[in-house]
Amino acid sequence: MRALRLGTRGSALAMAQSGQVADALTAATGRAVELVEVVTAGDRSTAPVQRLGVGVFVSALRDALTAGEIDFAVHSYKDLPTAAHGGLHIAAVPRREDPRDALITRDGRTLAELPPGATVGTGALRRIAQLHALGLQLTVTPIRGNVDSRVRRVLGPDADLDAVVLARAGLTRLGRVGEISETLDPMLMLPAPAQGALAVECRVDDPELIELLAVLDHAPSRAVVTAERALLATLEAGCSAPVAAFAELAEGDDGDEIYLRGAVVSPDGTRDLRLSRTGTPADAEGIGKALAADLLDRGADSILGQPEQSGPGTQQFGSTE
Ligand SMILES: NCc1[nH]cc(CCC(=O)O)c1CC(=O)O
Repeated sequence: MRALRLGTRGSALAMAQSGQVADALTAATGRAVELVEVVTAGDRSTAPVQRLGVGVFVSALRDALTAGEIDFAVHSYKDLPTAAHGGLHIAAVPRREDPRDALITRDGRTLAELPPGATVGTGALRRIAQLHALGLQLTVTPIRGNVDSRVRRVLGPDADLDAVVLARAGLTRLGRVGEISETLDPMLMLPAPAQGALAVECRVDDPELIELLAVLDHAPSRAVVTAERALLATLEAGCSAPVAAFAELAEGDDGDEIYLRGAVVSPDGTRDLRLSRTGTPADAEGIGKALAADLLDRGADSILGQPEQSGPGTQQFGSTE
């Protein structure tokens, strides 16, 4: 049988997560998987991610998939636009990595130990907003680039920042957890919806592959991610302000229970709305929608503001990261 073609971006993180999924699929099914590199507009551009929209990292992979140049693709789930993509199907959500954000500092200091005026780099509006909301007089500096270049801003020979905030999952996948100074408590820094999760996507008209990829699916991870993404989809309505969401699965008295927390924070951190809801995993989507409605009732839309006048390609996915 021919090898399955797994399309991937060429970044170290994308190669690592695609390689891990390829190995897991081969181990579970015996099928050979070949990695096919796809260059995306996001990899070529140096513009701020907020301007481009995170979808730039995804669309080239989806185009290659639709065109039949590759058989399936692995995405960081949080980078996927919330709108469904016609003709494509998320065949598996593998077991999620730790969804929390991580702080890397030059001298191992924690967030609470950073002095007033310390410089903290991050690209995501969601993280910028929550850092400001802590009221620690941190100087938050927008940065972008791949994981390695962001870590070098703190630990490299030409370091120019005191700290950076990154997803813990990315560092884990790159074998760099040892560089983390503090894993941030979601009480302080609620992660992005679906952070730490992967989406394994193929064509709807490829039922054999859909069936094969199902071995990689981890139902509890899919349930929590579904709740978080439903919250985001309901809130986003074209705006580009920070939305954070984190769902956990816990054992309740009457079976499993999802506990979903959501936050909407103004970019300067002065308005910080946090609410939570619980429900059953079977109703993951309903919990997300209901929590979004609660947040809107409490004024989330005035924090989120008007939809930005955005350039081509940013409308559908100008959301959180
Ligand atoms: N924003 C970019 C991005 N997209 C996915 C990850 C890795 C973590 C994940 O898989 O959720 C990262 C890096 C980061 O946020 O530090």
